[in-house]
Amino acid sequence: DTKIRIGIVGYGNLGKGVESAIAQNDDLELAGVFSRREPGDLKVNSNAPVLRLNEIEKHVDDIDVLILCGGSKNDLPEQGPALSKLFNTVDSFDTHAKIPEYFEAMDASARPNGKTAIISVGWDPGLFSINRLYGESILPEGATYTFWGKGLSQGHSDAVRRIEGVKGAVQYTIPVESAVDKVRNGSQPELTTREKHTRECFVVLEEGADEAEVERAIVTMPDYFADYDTTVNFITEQQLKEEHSAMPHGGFVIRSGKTGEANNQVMEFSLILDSNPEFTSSVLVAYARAAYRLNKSGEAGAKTVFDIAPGLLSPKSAAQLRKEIL
Ligand SMILES: NC(=O)C1=CN([C@@H]2O[C@H](COP(=O)(O)OP(=O)(O)OC[C@H]3O[C@@H](n4cnc5c(N)ncnc54)[C@H](OP(=O)(O)O)[C@@H]3O)[C@@H](O)[C@H]2O)C=CC1
Ligand SMILES: N[C@@H](C[C@H]1CC(C(=O)O)=NO1)C(=O)O
Repeated sequence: DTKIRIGIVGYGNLGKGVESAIAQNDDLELAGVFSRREPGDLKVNSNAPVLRLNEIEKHVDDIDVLILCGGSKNDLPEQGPALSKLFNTVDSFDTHAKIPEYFEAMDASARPNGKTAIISVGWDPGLFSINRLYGESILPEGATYTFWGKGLSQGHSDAVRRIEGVKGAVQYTIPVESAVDKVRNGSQPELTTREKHTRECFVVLEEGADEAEVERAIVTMPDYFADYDTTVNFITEQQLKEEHSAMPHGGFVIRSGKTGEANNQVMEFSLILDSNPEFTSSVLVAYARAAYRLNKSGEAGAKTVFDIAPGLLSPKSAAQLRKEIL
């Protein structure tokens, strides 16, 4: 039977990850890679066509779902609403404070055009969000904590790279050990954002850029760094390439609560990621399958992971799932 035809928008870490994730799923095929750069400038790993993003309208009949792999800071707020008018889309929008407004914008674009747009897919937001929801729904009397890293946050790294004068950058998220210990010993501490994680950036400056100015732009950046203790290190392009090319990450969501007589009921979901982008891309690809099925069943408009029945993620039929893993 026919494969689900996927388009990639934006060929960065996520774009490359989606390309490899599609190759692991027999019911999906890569119909094209769309970029704002010149196709000739991109070295794409598969033999899929590389096309100009500004010509994507020509391909509305060749693509079932677009996976939007742009950055959340600047790309998705503009690309998401523009593309979800024409295509079913899945994206990893992760500026948490802005998710409600992004949802409204995506719904206003997708719904009137009969398109389905699943937003904020990945692990946080995404799988961690689902586990936070399970935790507070199942253990109403309790406390939820989320810890990330130590690892490379792609959203924060992208946000730093967008600053005027920055040539390259990575950002590591570091959990505060004493905070993790308090949570693990079940004392359900009150912790501010600043008490849970610190952030460390490694930045390569453009010629002539001012260190103090770039550092200030980073540490005061709303939604990304302003609520954290952040350190900024300036390094060479060589060092960035040699010492900061790996993108490991991970973390866990923990809900500790009480039920009737029992005082210490704990739910935990954790990730240990060799490659943050490749894992995130694998989540995006499973939700692209769901977007396709939802659209086929007439479910248009914006959705979050909270709205997606888990069975829709699997290539197996509902009957097979009942038989094999229920
Ligand atoms: N929800 C979640 O759990 C997660 C969400 N994310 C989100 O994914 C977003 C994308 O992350 P990531 O893929 O690492 O971002 P990248 O910086 O790798 O890519 C972002 C965009 O920049 C452009 N680009 C990439 N490489 C180059 C280059 N060498 N020269 C010029 N332009 C380039 C591409 O667009 P084009 O091809 O059009 O030029 C690409 O779509 C993050 O901002 C984050 O918000 C990431 C991980 C987890
Ligand atoms: N969206 C994050 C995924 C996780 C990692 C993270 C962080 O380190 O702050 N928050 O959420 C990413 O872009 O990597």
